[in-house]
Amino acid sequence: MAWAPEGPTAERGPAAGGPRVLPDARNAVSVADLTDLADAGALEVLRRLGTGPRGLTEAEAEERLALHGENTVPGQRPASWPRRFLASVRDPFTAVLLCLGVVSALVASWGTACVITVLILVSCGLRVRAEHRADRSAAGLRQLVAATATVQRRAAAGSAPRLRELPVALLVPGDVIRLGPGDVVPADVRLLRARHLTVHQAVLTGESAAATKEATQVPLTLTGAGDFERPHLCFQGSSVGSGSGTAVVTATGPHTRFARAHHERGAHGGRRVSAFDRAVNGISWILVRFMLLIPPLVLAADAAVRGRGLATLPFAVAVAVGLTPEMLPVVVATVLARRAAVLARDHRVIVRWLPALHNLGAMDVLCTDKTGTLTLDRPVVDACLDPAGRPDEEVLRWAAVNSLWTLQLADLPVADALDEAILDAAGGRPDPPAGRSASAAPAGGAAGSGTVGVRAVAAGGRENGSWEQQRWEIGGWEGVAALPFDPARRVSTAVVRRPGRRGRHTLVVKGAVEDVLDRCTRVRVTGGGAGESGGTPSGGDASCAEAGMGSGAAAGRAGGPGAPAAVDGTRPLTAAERERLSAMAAARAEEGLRLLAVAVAERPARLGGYRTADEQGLVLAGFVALRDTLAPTATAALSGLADRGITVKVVTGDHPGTAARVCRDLGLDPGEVVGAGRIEALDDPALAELAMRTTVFARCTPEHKARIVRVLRQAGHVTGFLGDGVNDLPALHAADVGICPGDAVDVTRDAADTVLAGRDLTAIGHAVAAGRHCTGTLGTYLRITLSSNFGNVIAMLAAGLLLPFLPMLPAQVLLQNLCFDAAQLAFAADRPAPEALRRPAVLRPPDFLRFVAAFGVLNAAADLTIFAVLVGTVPAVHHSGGQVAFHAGWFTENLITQALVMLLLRPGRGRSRGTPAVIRAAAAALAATGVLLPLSPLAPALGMTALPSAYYLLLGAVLALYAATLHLTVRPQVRRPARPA
Ligand SMILES: Nc1ncnc2c1ncn2[C@@H]1O[C@H](COP(=O)(O)OP(=O)(O)OP(=O)(O)O)[C@@H](O)[C@H]1O
Repeated sequence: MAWAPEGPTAERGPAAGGPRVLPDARNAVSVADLTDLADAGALEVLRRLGTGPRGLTEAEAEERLALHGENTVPGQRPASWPRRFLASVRDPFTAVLLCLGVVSALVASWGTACVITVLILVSCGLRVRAEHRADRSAAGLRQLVAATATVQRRAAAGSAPRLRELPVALLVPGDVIRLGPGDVVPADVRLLRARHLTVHQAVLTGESAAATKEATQVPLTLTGAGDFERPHLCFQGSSVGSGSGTAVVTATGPHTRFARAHHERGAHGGRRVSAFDRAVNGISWILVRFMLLIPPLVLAADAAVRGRGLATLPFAVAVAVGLTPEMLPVVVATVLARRAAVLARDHRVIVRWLPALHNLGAMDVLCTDKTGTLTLDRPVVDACLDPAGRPDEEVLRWAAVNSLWTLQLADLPVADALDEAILDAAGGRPDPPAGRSASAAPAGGAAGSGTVGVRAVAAGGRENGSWEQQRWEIGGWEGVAALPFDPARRVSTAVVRRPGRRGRHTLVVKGAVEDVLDRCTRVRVTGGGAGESGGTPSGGDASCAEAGMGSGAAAGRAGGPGAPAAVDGTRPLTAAERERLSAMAAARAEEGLRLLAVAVAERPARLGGYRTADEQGLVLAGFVALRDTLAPTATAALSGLADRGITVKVVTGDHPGTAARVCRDLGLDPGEVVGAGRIEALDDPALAELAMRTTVFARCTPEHKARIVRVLRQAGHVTGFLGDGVNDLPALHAADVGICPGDAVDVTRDAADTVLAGRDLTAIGHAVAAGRHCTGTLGTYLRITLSSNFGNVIAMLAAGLLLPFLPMLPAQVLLQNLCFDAAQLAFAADRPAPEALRRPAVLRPPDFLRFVAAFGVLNAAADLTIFAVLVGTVPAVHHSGGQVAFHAGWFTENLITQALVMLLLRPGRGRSRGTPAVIRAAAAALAATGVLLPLSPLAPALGMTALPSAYYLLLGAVLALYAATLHLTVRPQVRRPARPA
């Protein structure tokens, strides 16, 4: 250990303390100094960074912040406008438009080339603006749930260090920070002190196994080892799996490894794709192929039928362009940003990655952990039992010894809720009033009957997030070492010794019943039960009673004020006894209690560190039962999700009995609970099949949780995961959409796409509805645009072949396309049908394209009827004057049919589904443009003219027929609720 902090006090406070000072070069460390610190010893690093073990003063930190800038990853800053513009041009449709524009320019069709350029500029400009706004709102939302770091700073040079929770952006080189389970490493750091610290560096190395880190003073020279393998260095972006550490920040902002890797990969490297994006990509590539096919097809057909040559190319290009849904990215960005803002404002749900809304909308299975999500994770000790099942305070005493010393020695910034509850119960609260409720009163008299050997001298640490201030005194015990809890091992161990009693160490282990029993060979005997007095947990040279466990004399020596029960000794843990104990634990679990087993062992004192392999040959001391409270909104949330067609699965590390009981209490039928053993025995397809039939998985390790999510996804389910702890991290990463409560640990919040800022679980239902809303709206936009465009393309291809002249000039085709696109922007404000919100919203390319094709044919039929009407009503259609009128007529008809389609192909009915005013206005404006443009002074420039009034009468009749046909044939399909996913 390099140093011991001088008892820093903790506070959570605003980002900046004291007045802002200008940078002073004397105190500031330059970036160049930070580059070669990897191999320096801890003291050398501190010296070169101009800091010390007590951390920087606030003034020094201010200066450094001004010098080095904020600790943010450059690639995660909003992209510049030109960069965004270039990115939008890379979109497949835009790329095809560009190609078609170049082709038009090559054949000197300048009009077409100009209109295509305008189209590209308008759609990219609008897209950039919409995406900029969406990113800004997403960044604002992310800020609301941004991670903080525990930093040690001093008010002035002579003051004592204080622990502060600061936004990670304000960290500077030289800051001394604390790391604990669930923390994201906020910058590149050099460890000064570490206790059983493991970090996950997958984000940097791709390696999923946790790496052990140690504060080696003189770094080991690992030949060939990269920096990531050096035990004394931790890097920004990695996450703390277990243990704790104190470290000095060596690099921030653009100088961290993470920032550099991010830069090398490019801002969009490794970007995730949502379910909606996948579907749209599928549709897009079919359309792009179609677009590329149209010009050669038109040219070939025209050459064969009409004998025309390259002169038709601009028209062919315009027809191909007409197929493009240019405004899709604009509408997507606007819809997502708008919904995310509404969710944040009305339901306190923060969507950190906007496309996650699509996944929320498509989600049909939600896996959730139990503790901290369905329950509040504020357990209280309910009972303490000896192995015979009798109330026994002594067990609480040992559990508290374990909790206290694992917290103290592992230097955890925040206590685990179970440890907190145990320390609370053992902390000497006043006797409870008679008749208090079972949940508050420990059945064994454990919590309320005075101290049981653990005494709180000064409380207050828990409120400000640190146990540093909390000075607990354990009657006579001193901590030697700790192996903190980890969710794969499911136990925690404190090694303690009694002052003055040299040569002996006592291991105190607590954890999940099965896991502790697996490590026990003997059982403690209390209250006159027959036992082999002096039975030893290991080595046969010391007994439990000798260790102080339960013997009145021992407790007296220890100075603990409790009144321990008598212990007669220990006896071997037979198979029958193990079964009895497991059944006893299961019975308690079925009451909804969380049960921890507590065991001890005496060992000869040793100098070297303790390892998990030492957690063997223990004596079972008894059980501590804790009662957790159900989250008040959990029942409503679960039934709301079921109503929305989402299957909920509980995937927990807890006991099967506890999990099943919690489900029953929440109105969820647990069915047969599947345990870890069965999960491990099955291959992926079998597990997927079982997972679909199972509601509750218990005793899951973090990897089991992730595997269940993965197999469900592989089986075709859009799977979400709701979790709050470090043990949920792999599953959150594996899920299509990760959700966590606002008070989840940093690393979980960082991994989740959606954060429930409040504790209201029913907000998940609102988030799902918002996702379905987005997908529904965008599906409507796509269906209308593509159907209409496809119909026009067929009609134009047919007319092109049937007529001796072009049915529309290329510029007119493109102008019509531009008008339709502009009107379609109104869909960003659409409301989907209520029935679309009841089922997972999934865009299925085959269904979608089938609809587009069928409707396209109907639309083309209407166009061709008008074409016949025009041939009949426009005089001298075979002369140029007649052709101008023909073009105008078809332009008018096209825009009016598109306006009709905007209104009639929207799903839903009834008053509540009235078309939003903005869509009605856009449709009306589109129709008006179609009618008025040929009558306006612009008409000659656009190659159009006014039409005979007879045409308008016939047009009205054809459109009425078209609307009626749409109403009767296509609209029922549109109204039909989506098939369940
Ligand atoms: N601090 C701790 N010390 C010792 N044992 C613990 C501690 N915390 C949890 N356990 C034991 O390990 C088991 C698994 O814990 P884990 O944190 O993986 O899941 P959980 O909190 O029970 O449930 P969930 O997965 O729903 O969050 C717990 O059921 C409990 O028996």
